[in-house]
Amino acid sequence: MEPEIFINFKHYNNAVGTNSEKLLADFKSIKNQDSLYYCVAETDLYLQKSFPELHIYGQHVDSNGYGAFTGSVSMESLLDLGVKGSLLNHSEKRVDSSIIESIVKKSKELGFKIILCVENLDEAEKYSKLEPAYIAYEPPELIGGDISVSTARPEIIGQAAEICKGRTKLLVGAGVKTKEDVDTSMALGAAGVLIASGIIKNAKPINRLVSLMGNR
Ligand SMILES: O=C[C@H](O)COP(=O)(O)O
Repeated sequence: MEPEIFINFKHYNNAVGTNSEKLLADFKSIKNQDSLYYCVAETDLYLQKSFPELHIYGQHVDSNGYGAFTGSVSMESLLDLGVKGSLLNHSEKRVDSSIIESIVKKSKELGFKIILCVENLDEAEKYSKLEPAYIAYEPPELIGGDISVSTARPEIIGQAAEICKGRTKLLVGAGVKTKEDVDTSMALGAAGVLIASGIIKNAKPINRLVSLMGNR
């Protein structure tokens, strides 16, 4: 199975606004886009219209639809832009569990894909029962660091995969940088990875992404 690679642009200076557009233009040159997903800043989601061939996803959504909801990011508005999914409950943007439940329920009604981030196995157990499109397991202490989750906590990937089996697909993230990290995660039962700094903070993001994909 081909690994699904979700690249979180976060709010890095070189990945927001016109810089986000430049990165997407670079990434567009990769032929096989089937399993690549670009999670851009909310202000850049309109770029889905300029790059219809790319899977552009959000970094956060709210539970409300259209209406008097100042500052909201509704799934309805993203779908109207052509954006078909989003991260939710990232360690850097945590959400109350009652809100998570209502967003995941609604996402399934709308056909919108939620990548629900969790910080530990208890959360993986609790939230996988909601059957979001994906659970993304990331130990917070490894996020943005040099040691990958597949190096530091390989056993936990297998345990998370066991929890998600039959309910949802598992992504793993934190410190992912190499093809070996991706291969190890896949071998342990993940469907793919969630990666940010390993690509975005690299001097040549496209080269790093291509190398992460290997010959795929
Ligand atoms: O969303 C991505 C994760 O927080 C992982 O970040 P990182 O690849 O910089 O460790």
